[in-house]
Order: sequence, then structure tokens, then C-alpha cells
Amino acid sequence: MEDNPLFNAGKGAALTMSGGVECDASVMTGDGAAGAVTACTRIKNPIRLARVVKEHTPHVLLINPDVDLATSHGIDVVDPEYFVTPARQEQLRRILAEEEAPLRHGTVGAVALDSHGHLAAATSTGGISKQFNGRVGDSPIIGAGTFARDGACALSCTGDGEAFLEGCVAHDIYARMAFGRLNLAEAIHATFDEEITRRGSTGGVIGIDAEGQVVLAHNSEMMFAACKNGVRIEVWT
Ligand SMILES: NC(=O)C[C@H](N)C(=O)O
Repeated sequence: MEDNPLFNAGKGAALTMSGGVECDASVMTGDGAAGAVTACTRIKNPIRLARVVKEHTPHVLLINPDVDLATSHGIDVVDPEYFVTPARQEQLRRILAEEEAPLRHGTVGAVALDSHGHLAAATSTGGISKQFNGRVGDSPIIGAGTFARDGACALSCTGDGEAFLEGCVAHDIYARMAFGRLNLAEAIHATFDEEITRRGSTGGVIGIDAEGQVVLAHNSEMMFAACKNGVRIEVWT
């Protein structure tokens, strides 16, 4: 998905106010391990580098990581212009001219439960269009845009990153399940009501629980998702 310019992640990601791309990504496995990267300008697939941070460094979050870390793990490095598409440039022009509202959606995320009962979540984004240079949203922040815990749930969020950060949304959903004994759907709806809708913000989340129950929820107009269970694939909007 990071290679497909239709999504707001990797190539074709949302542009900052100065017309560049700064990619963020994070991954967490249900054993509690996590890795994340922010403000990547040359890493072709930021989500792969987030996994490298998780598995091959003593750290969780790297800002604008060295390209050497990527190349030493076989991850492609590209020129910053690789990410910038004419469609996004035209979109930024219209936003700067106040002909349309800034794009705040389009992030990509995935959640999974494997056959051993382990959960995982991953999120990748270019952020929001016309964002300040250096702005970081919820997507690379563990507990805000991404969270996974075996026995409970895995979650990946999209939407107004500031609200997801202030509401610690992914961890709040998990906490309602772990400590409030809500099921995944109840927890997501309670968190969305209190932390997203109440702030006047919009967004969505995909989640899966330890039994493989999948929940897609959003208070934005639309959100696309697909679910694969064995060989069966369902597409939701
Ligand atoms: N498109 C998005 O979902 C934006 C992302 N949540 C951010 O604020 O960076």
C-alpha cells in the first residue's frame, strides 16, 4: 500500500506546507514489542523500517532515521521527490488557495491475529496535508495510533491525529477492554464518543480481538477496509 499513490502513505503521501513528504509508521506485536519511525524523507517503505527498529535496535521510536539503517536491512532508499505526485501537488495548491479543506485521512493500517493467538498492528501515513514541517501525528505513536496486546486486541487508527494523540485512543480502547471488561466493539465506540466525536474530530479504527472478532468503526463519512479470514476476503466501506 505504501507503493500505491492512491493511499496517504509512502509514494503519494500528503504534502507538508512546504510541499515535501514526511512519512511516519509504527508496528507493535501483542508481546509488547514496538518500533516506529517519523519524518522519513528517503525511506521507500517506512513500515519496514519501523519493524527493523522493533527487531534490530534497542529503541522504539526514531526521528528521521539514518538511511544506513534502512540499507543495512535491505530497505530501499529513494530521493525525496519519489514520494511527491502531481495529484498531491495540485491538492496542496487547492488547499493553500483555500479551495478545499486539508486532507486529514487516507492513512493505511493493518491488524492481525495469527494461528498461535498472537496479535499485531501496524500503521503508515504521510500525516495531514499542509501540516507544519516536523509535525508528528498519532500514527507513529504507540498507544495513540497503534496498539497491540495478546489476549486483548490489536488496533490501527486513522483520522485527526491531534485528537488521537490527546485521547491516547488506541491504548484507551485497550484499557476499556482490559480494565472495564468491555468487548472490542463496545470499547471502540465508548472511546470514539469520548475522545474523538466529543472533540469535534473525525477518524476511524480497525481492530481485532483475541478471538478474531474484527471491528471497523469510523465517524468520518467513509472508510475502506478489507478482511481476510483463511481464504475468504471481504471488502467493507
Ligand atoms: N491520514 C491520517 O490518518 C492522518 C494521521 N492520523 C495523522 O494525523 O498523521
